[in-house]
Amino acid sequence: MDTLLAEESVLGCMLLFPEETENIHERLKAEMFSEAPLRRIYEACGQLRAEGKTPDFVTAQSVLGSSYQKLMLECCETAPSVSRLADYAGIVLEGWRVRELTAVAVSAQIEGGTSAELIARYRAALDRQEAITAALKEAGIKDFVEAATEYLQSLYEPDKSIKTGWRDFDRVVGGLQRKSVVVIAARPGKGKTDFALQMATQVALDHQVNYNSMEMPTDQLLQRVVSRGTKINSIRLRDRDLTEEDRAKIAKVLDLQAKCLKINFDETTHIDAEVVEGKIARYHPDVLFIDHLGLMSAREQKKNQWEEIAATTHELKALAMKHDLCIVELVQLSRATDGRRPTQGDLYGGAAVEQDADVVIALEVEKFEGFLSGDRSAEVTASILKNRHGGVGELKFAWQPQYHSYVSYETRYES
Ligand SMILES: Nc1ncnc2c1ncn2[C@@H]1O[C@H](COP(=O)(O)OP(=O)(O)OP(=O)(O)O)[C@@H](O)[C@H]1O
Repeated sequence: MDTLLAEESVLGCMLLFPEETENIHERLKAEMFSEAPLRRIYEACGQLRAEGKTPDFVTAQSVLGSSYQKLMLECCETAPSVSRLADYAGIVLEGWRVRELTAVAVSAQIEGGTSAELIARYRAALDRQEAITAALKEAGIKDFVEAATEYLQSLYEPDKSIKTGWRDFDRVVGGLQRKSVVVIAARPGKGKTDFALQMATQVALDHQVNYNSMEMPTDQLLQRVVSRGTKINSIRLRDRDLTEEDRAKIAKVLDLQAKCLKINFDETTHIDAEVVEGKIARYHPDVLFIDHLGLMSAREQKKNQWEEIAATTHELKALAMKHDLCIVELVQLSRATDGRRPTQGDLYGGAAVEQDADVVIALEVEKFEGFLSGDRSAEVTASILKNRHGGVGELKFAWQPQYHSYVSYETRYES
């Protein structure tokens, strides 16, 4: 990418995604842009921010006047991706460095001088560059005093973790922590989606949730939510084997859920971290579910699926950190766990998934005879295999797959 395009892309990101680009003024200065009109747009956005306003396309144009409209549109039309903002900023910075040093070389050629004088000129230019970049705070780096002050302040704020409504789970795991990745693992068909979907709807009572299912359409997810809410066997919902009384009950439950739940279902297939970042920018979720990780793609093509999962989970962890949300990934467990307790080594995607996760929960269902119906349930052991901020151990749930419902009923854990 050439420098001019990178400069336009930075400005395009700023105009299109003002909330996601707040920190850009800590990385770049107006003089680093090669052309005066681009510098002016950058300055105008900075000026608006200093006044406490959000510098989007409309507000920036109100400061700059209509003569800038064409150039601003051009910047937006570079189709910038906000997830690559740091890359664009890096190219702009590098372009500015090269231009400055080229200017020293050109003036030395015109004015002449000894080699010692030429070196002194270069030294002065490099010192000037260093002074400017040192004054710009490197994004993400905090000194100890700053970090300690922020931490102390946070102790006076209420607990910001996101509670799932399962009391024992919240006590052991601490709910869903922001900036973290939670992995829910099980063998195929062993209740990951039921567990995650129930967690998602419970969390959505108080928080914004985005549920991405790459293997099930929204109506099938809703069928599960309705089945749990009405205690109507999902087979009857599937077959439309319903009485008038059932339909009235369903309408009532759906009406209540539509009023209370802050949740978007998304059935887009073939998503990668860039698409996920677009969803975060659009819906601002507190918790984002990926059902399931093996169906996502990495941004860049990888040699095999294993590497692809490793890259994807790493990118998702970076998104959770950057956007202050919790990402819940559903992951398959290997066939080797049939008949024995799963371990972290059984995660599909291996060590990379395990390393990037803050919490790993493996679900194991006891064997049961025939189809479950009526009030029957299967015992599920949710083994907390990894818990970065607390103890590990086991939680017990009663699972009713006929109603897609989990009830927490026993806790055994070691701290
Ligand atoms: N009405 C029903 N009565 C009994 N069991 C049911 C009913 N509907 C679905 N099931 C069972 O519930 C389970 C659903 O599991 P779920 O989809 O949550 O698992 P999963 O781990 O997400 O699977 P995958 O990884 O294949 O998506 C399946 O085993 C299915 O056979």
